[in-house]
Amino acid sequence: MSASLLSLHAVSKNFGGLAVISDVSFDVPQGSRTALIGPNGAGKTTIFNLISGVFAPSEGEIRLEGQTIDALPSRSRIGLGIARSFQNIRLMPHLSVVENVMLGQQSRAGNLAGMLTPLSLFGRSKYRREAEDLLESMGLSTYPGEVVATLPYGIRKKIEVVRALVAKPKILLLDEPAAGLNNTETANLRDFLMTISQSGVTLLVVEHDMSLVRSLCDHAVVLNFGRKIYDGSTRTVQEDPAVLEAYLGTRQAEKTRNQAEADHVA
Ligand SMILES: Nc1ncnc2c1ncn2[C@@H]1O[C@H](COP(=O)(O)OP(=O)(O)OP(=O)(O)O)[C@@H](O)[C@H]1O
Repeated sequence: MSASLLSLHAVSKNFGGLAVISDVSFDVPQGSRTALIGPNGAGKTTIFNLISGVFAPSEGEIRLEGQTIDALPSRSRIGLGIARSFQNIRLMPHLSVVENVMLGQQSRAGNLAGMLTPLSLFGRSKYRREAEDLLESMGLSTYPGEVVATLPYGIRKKIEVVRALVAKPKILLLDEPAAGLNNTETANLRDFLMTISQSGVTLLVVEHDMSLVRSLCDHAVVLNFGRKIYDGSTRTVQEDPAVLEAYLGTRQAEKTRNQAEADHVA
């Protein structure tokens, strides 16, 4: 496996007396498409919040390219190459596609005013050109001037991802990118994410749709009740006894295993 881009070392997070993440360690290999999965409440979003700097770990350490990032604010982490796109689309519906993508440039422009001033003074600023070029390179050039609210949900999801890409991330954290999409839109999004991966961006994806996880991701980390229960290939994740038990409960997991063995014998 290739070198680790991002790594968690014995990370724990407590809220009050409640241990939400307990002693979790894993590597996200450079160039990988890693899935972070687990039942509801397992701690996936909390891990994203720890990586992106919303919270600090109670214990342990998070490293990007070997450097500890725990003391850095979110903005500095974006500058270092960690970008995030959220489960619920947080686009500005009444702005155009290009303007929404330009909002993702804030971290590089210094502040919002610094980015919007050249926009209003010169119309087609450097930031606008970059946003347009990025949209075109991602196959979304027919949408730049359109108001986001008028676009299909599947397209809006892609624009959300493109907005995260303007920061030129090394790693992109995607929180349930396929939520609310139909099968065709999900397949389309998968190809889109694959293109982003092939451009050299490492992906860390929280996703409940296991067929998307299997077809997109090469590596999976599974959490249950804030603990890591699996770390390996996506090919074998759904056969793992601990994973089956976490998702289905012990009795159902046994039944599924027995059925799989019976099918194997037959
Ligand atoms: N700020 C907080 N304060 C207290 N408890 C929290 C906080 N954030 C999350 N939790 C708790 O931590 C646990 C893990 O939540 P988290 O949202 O990380 O899970 P998840 O795996 O992302 O779940 P889902 O798949 O439902 O989105 C839950 O029990 C949740 O209630």
